[in-house]
Amino acid sequence: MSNYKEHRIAVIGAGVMGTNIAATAIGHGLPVVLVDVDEHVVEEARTTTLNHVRHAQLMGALPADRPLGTLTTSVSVEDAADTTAVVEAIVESPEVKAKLLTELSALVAAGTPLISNTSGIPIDELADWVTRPADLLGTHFMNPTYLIKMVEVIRGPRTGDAALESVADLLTAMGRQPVVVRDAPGFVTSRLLHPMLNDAARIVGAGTATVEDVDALMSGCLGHPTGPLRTADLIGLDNLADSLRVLHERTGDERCRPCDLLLDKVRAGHLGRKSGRGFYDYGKALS
Ligand SMILES: NC(=O)c1ccc[n+]([C@@H]2O[C@H](COP(=O)([O-])OP(=O)(O)OC[C@H]3O[C@@H](n4cnc5c(N)ncnc54)[C@H](O)[C@@H]3O)[C@@H](O)[C@H]2O)c1
Repeated sequence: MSNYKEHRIAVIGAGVMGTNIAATAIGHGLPVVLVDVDEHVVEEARTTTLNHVRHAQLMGALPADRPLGTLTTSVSVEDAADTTAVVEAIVESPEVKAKLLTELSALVAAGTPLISNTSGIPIDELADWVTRPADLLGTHFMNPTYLIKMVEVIRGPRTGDAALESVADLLTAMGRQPVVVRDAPGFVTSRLLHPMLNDAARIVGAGTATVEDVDALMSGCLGHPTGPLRTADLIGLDNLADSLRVLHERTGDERCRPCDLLLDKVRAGHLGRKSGRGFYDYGKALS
């Protein structure tokens, strides 16, 4: 049985997913060090994370019998050194992730799992950048992390049993339910979801239907919980475009080439909920 008191994690990247993952961990009693390179992001990160915790509490998604874990925010990756696992949740760029993982690999003790929250970069590609590939694996936490219990866990060909077991124990301590899959671009969930979101945007761009009608049809006829374009806004349109590029470059699947409407929105700074406007207008930036 997992003991939450044995875990102390660092989360690198305090954007949409970093704050979600941190909130889920502290909500289950685990101490978290949350790091970002951007000072402004770090300043906001505590409030955003605690807002997620409050939302999770209101939804009854946290255990009532555990005190909240402590939250430490920092601009220095060095503060991840003394932790039992490190979750990387920075931008979906293979180059930027490779640089960070090399740095982390030199920083943490051997046997400390290095976890990438990539949406689709194969774990074995990232494993080339760490000194101990056996310690590296992927966890594809969903958004909002504290409400979606299931987590796709990606075992790379070089991931070791010890890292896998240790991360399964960590996820259980965080109240999550792991499902382990093999390594591939986009794994299971992004490989299925992201081309569909891109197609939804393409349909709007072609003038076939409005944003609202695409979402209404996908939700009313096909049971999608929010509609694909609301989901795209929740993910962040910059992150969606980056993830699609990763998929397109590695699979050659033309459905994964980011469509013009999506790229136009990213260029205009309309990134979805996090910027206050994407396919929908939210009036202000929402976490
Ligand atoms: N947004 C989603 O719904 C979602 C869901 C599952 C997985 N993911 C994946 O999670 C990861 C994070 O996505 P996000 O949506 O939170 O992105 P985001 O753009 O909201 O946040 C990324 C953060 O990383 C920071 N950063 C960049 N380089 C850094 C570095 N070297 N060290 C520390 N911080 C750094 C940025 O300042 C930014 O605050 C990506 O790999 C993404 O594909 C996203």
